[in-house]
Amino acid sequence: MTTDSIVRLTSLTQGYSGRRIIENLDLSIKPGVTGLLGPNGAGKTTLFRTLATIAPPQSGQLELFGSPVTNERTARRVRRRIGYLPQDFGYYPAFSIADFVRYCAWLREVPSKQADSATKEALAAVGLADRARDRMKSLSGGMLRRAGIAAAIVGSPALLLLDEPTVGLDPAQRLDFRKLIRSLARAGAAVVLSTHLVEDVGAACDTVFVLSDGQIRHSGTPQQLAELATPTAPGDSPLERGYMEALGNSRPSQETPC
Ligand SMILES: Nc1ncnc2c1ncn2[C@@H]1O[C@H](COP(=O)(O)OP(=O)(O)OP(=O)(O)O)[C@@H](O)[C@H]1O
Repeated sequence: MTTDSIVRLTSLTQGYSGRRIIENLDLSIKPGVTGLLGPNGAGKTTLFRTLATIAPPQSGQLELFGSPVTNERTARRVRRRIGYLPQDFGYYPAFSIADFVRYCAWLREVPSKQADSATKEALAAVGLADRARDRMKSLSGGMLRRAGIAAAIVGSPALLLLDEPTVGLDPAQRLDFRKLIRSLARAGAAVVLSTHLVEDVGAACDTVFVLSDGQIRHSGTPQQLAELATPTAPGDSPLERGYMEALGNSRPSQETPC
């Protein structure tokens, strides 16, 4: 493995109850901002849960920070260095935002002497410093998402996994979010975000992977993705057209509604 890879997956197969969602996937992630694009059901969340060491690989190898993660003991050792914002995250409704973020700091084993300052820093980074005492149950969708981002970044994890972090953020907050992740990456973190918003990828990512049916269809810079665009590909920008081209110029597959 190259010395600066924070994540390395080799021949990953992952799925649920005998159904394979990801098969034989190789992936390497370095510090910087990496975007993960893909249609609904592509396997992005499944991949994130694997990287966050929540779902052990069905087969294949996961290496984080240069060490193989092979069992619960090795997973626990790396978890404190990982910040994870799931698409839907749980919280105690009666907690204040500060309680929630401090609790996540405790889960990540941020030393107790640093927990208060780390919490304040994380809340300030997402613009919630003056709402620290608001109850979680009282938050708007965008504020809840920002509280989740604060919980993911508290204690400055070296690997930050953000599953659709900009859902519900207004345009100004999305700009602030991009600035935030770029500054975390400049400080040495590997930030991985899954999103359906190609403009977030174009504006904030150094590298982009396009995932479809559990396979990487494209990896490179956003510029390289945009260069895949053909005049006939659907889309309103070169990046959207490049993305559609990477998917095989097809409409994303739809999950069957119930
Ligand atoms: N807990 C589960 N049990 C069974 N199947 C699951 C489970 N979670 C996800 N799946 C299935 O795995 C596939 C990939 O889902 P996943 O959530 O990883 O996709 P995604 O790319 O994150 O999608 P989206 O963009 O809609 O969030 C889907 O077909 C989904 O139905």
